[in-house]
Amino acid sequence: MTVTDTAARIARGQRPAGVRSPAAAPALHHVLHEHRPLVSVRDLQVAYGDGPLVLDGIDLDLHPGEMVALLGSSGSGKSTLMKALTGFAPIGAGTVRVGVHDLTRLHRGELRRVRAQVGQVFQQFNLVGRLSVLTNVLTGGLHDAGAINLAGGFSSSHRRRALELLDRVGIAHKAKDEARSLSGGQQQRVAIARALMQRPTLILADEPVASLDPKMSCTVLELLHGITRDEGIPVLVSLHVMPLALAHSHRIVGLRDGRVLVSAPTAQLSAADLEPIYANDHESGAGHGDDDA
Ligand SMILES: Nc1ncnc2c1ncn2[C@@H]1O[C@H](COP(=O)(O)OP(=O)(O)OP(=O)(O)O)[C@@H](O)[C@H]1O
Repeated sequence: MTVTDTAARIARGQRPAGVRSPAAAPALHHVLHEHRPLVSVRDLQVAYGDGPLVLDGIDLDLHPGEMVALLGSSGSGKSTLMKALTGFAPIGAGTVRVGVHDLTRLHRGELRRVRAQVGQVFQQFNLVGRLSVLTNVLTGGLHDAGAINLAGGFSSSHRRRALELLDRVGIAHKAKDEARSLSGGQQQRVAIARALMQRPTLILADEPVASLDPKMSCTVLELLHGITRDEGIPVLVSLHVMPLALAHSHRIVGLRDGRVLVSAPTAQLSAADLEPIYANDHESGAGHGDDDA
């Protein structure tokens, strides 16, 4: 069991393997130190221009080894919260700590370096369609200057890693194909491989399955879950379908009108507990997954 595994067990509220009684815990203080959340948001307020607050007093922690599902009606602030975690939202008050950095205090250059450590996955995949699948994955390592050799190509070690990642997401046989020739689910898996190419410390997935059929939605979420489990990388994933959140997360955070309404381990939640997130929401009709899950 690695330190990351151990931190993940602690994050899930489990006792680390080999620790039989609380008396043994002090010896693990270094591990507990690692148990500190990777992301810590406190009392976050965001407003666009002179508009109303779209996030109002948000607290959020993301620990190593946990996949957190973000639920909420359309306009509740999910994407804005994701943007705040990469310093792209107009933060009015509060703190957003990622690793040792408080994003609200960083200069642009420092912010760019933090962003390079955050792998992002979007609903529309954001691949370059006419480039090969392999090249799309390789672009995930572009922030690392060593990835490109003097001849203008990618180094062989980066190509090897990109192929390994494509293998991991089950799509290595498509490496030479144009990205635009792939199905939506395949493209999303390429996008995940590209995010992993960054060697991210955190993955943000903003509605990554909104364009996918139910079976492929599960495949993609299981893939993200496996990354959290095997490598300890925390994943924050926004979802519109409540059953998917209940099936594929360690914890659920529910937003309503820019505030946290629910925040609890998924194992302690039922669909009924999540209903208030969508109460009187006639616009999106989201959450239940009757039609789309
Ligand atoms: N760039 C912007 N300028 C002004 N208002 C914005 C901007 N981006 C988002 N908003 C507003 O902020 C609020 C929250 O939007 P946000 O996109 O974060 O919600 P969401 O929960 O992600 O919605 P959806 O599920 O529809 O994607 C909405 O009222 C939206 O209109």
